[in-house]
Amino acid sequence: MIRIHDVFFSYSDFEDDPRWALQNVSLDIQENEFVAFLGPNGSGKSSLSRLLNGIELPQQGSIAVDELSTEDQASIPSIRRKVQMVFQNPENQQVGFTVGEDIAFGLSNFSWPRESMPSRIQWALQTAGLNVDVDRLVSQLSGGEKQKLALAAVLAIGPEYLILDEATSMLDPSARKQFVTSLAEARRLRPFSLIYVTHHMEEVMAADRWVLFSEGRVRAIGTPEELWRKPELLQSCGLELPYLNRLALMLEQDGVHTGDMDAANLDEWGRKLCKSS
Ligand SMILES: Nc1ncnc2c1ncn2[C@@H]1O[C@H](COP(=O)(O)OP(=O)(O)OP(=O)(O)O)[C@@H](O)[C@H]1O
Repeated sequence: MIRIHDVFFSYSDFEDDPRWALQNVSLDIQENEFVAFLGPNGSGKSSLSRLLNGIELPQQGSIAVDELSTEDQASIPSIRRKVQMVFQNPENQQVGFTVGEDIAFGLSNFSWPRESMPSRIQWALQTAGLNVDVDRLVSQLSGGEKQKLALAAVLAIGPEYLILDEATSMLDPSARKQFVTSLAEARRLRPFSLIYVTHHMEEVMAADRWVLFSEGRVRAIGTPEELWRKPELLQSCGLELPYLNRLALMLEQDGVHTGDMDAANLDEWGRKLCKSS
């Protein structure tokens, strides 16, 4: 479990006048849980993500990953092994010349047995939905393909907690859907906690919980089913409901029963909504 307790964090050094990027944040992330961080630009989602594997440290409060404090320098290698991140800009994370070398680099860092690396690399590429040869030059990949490579590289390592910070920003809508499906499949094969930072609510309808951020504070925590029917709250957190959910709310206002959202099968739910109308 990741335990975030009463965290205050500021990028500024001015002790008398800190501009808090995060204030008063408390949250537990359970093993194998799928948690979505949602909120407008500058609301603190990325800052909290960076605190979770000790890239930054809180000025007040504490963060512990499976009881290991991020403030204990000796625990940082173990925390980094457990908590892997994929950022919005994949180029910051890519170190190999070829696709195969890039994934192998992370595996070597974590002492993966050399003889089983090729099959692991193939598995990771397939799971991340990146259909390219291992000898392909990283510099020749498109932005979306680089994002998939970044995902493949962290999946290969086998994280216990995976943080994706707007990691689908360069993907087209169908690749984005495929990415979400690939992740669900990877978690089915080998469960891990997923912390998914996004502005796209439709990508996280299947999350166990949403955490809504606004101005560095956690405004609400709940299941998607509990929170998506609160348009004023979502709007105040800079979020726009997906079309299907807006349609469902309009139908409900007209007295039509739309049933519970089926996050695992949104298309089917959409068909039911259309029939209800
Ligand atoms: N490197 C930095 N130095 C100084 N201030 C920063 C830095 N990074 C972020 N901030 C500030 O911290 C606050 C929280 O930013 P953060 O990046 O965590 O928000 P976010 O919710 O992830 O936004 P976005 O959706 O745009 O990525 C903002 O006020 C931002 O200006």
